[in-house]
Amino acid sequence: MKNKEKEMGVHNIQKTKLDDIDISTEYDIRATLAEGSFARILLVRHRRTSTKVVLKAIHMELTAENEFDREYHYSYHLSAHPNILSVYPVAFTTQNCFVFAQEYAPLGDLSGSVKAGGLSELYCKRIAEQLVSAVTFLHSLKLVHRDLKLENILVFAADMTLIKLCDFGATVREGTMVTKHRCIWQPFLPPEICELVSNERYECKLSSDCWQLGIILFVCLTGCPPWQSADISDSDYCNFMRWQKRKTTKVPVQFRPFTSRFLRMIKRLLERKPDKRSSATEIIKYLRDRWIDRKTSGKTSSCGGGCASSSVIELSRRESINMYLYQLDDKTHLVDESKNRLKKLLSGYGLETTIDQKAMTKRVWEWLLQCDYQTTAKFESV
Ligand SMILES: Nc1ncnc2c1ncn2[C@@H]1O[C@H](COP(=O)(O)OP(=O)(O)OP(=O)(O)O)[C@@H](O)[C@H]1O
Repeated sequence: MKNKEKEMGVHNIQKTKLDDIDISTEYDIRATLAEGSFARILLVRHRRTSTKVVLKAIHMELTAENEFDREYHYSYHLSAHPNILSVYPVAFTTQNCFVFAQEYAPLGDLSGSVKAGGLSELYCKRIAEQLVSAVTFLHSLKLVHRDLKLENILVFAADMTLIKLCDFGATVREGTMVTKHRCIWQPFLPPEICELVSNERYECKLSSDCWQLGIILFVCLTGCPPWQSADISDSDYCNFMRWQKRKTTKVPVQFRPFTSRFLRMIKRLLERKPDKRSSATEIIKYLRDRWIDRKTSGKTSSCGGGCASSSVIELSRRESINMYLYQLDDKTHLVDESKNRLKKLLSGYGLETTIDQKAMTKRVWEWLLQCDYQTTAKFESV
């Protein structure tokens, strides 16, 4: 099939015919893997075939049918790619949920693997290469993922030789007018989206995914994001911007462990103007270069560490992560109502809610704070 036809096919979202089934007669529910604000991820065994699969159950009261159709359509059509989660031709409704089946990722998502101080350079490059492949595939079909973050990258091998992108709930065709996605991960948002007022509509661009790829690589290498928010009220972001615009030659402290080649790549991915930002494929050009500078990584860690002169800046970064934790606490009430409805629904199946996604996220961030005290011995081993 020619590219153009392929592209048209993927945008032709069909209404999915959904039979209503009783989940517990067909599936044996083994565990709740995660619970977001809108969906629950269940590990189940299909009774008839004895196959282990994952069901994503999206609450009907919180998601319109056409939104479910879009997520399922894209998830299913994109899953032919080796670095995109496989989704099966199984979709149905239960009492109050839209459900579809997908393959099980035994090692969970990447946020569980990226520990304080980050992953080794080798692992980060493996992740980069596979992510670029998945995102380039999406972009070749003129689709924008819009929610690239560690939680949406599933791990199939502990040495990162196989990772897969998931969650196409926010995916739309390039150029679609949208409002800001209900994403709590402010550090991953590009500046053009950060600066929008609530409910302001904007035109979706592929370049927002490229920004998020840059942030993901930074978090994988260091264990924490470069700033809390890409706007001028954030001093870490301001320092970066001043350096990027050549108003200072001082490399921002969180970028000091990197080589000039990596800095060149990340500067272009984190370009403020979306139209000037580099494409995902450009990352490939840098995969053979060294990313961590052995000389500087020992002296200063992007997450703090030994450099006394940077302690003031590090303190402000710590504060910004603390602020983020505070915001998480503060936002909990926003999702409470939807969560309660979800709980009510799930209790209909005799399921109790045991995983609190927000509490888990908060724990991860609290733990990331510890990286301020970590040295970067791991860099030596690359
Ligand atoms: N197939 C899978 N195998 C193992 N774990 C999974 C799978 N799918 C999802 N998960 C886990 O569930 C989490 C949430 O999944 P997903 O992003 O699809 O749900 P969501 O409700 O759209 O999330 P969000 O809160 O971002 O809207 C993932 O971050 C991952 O930890």
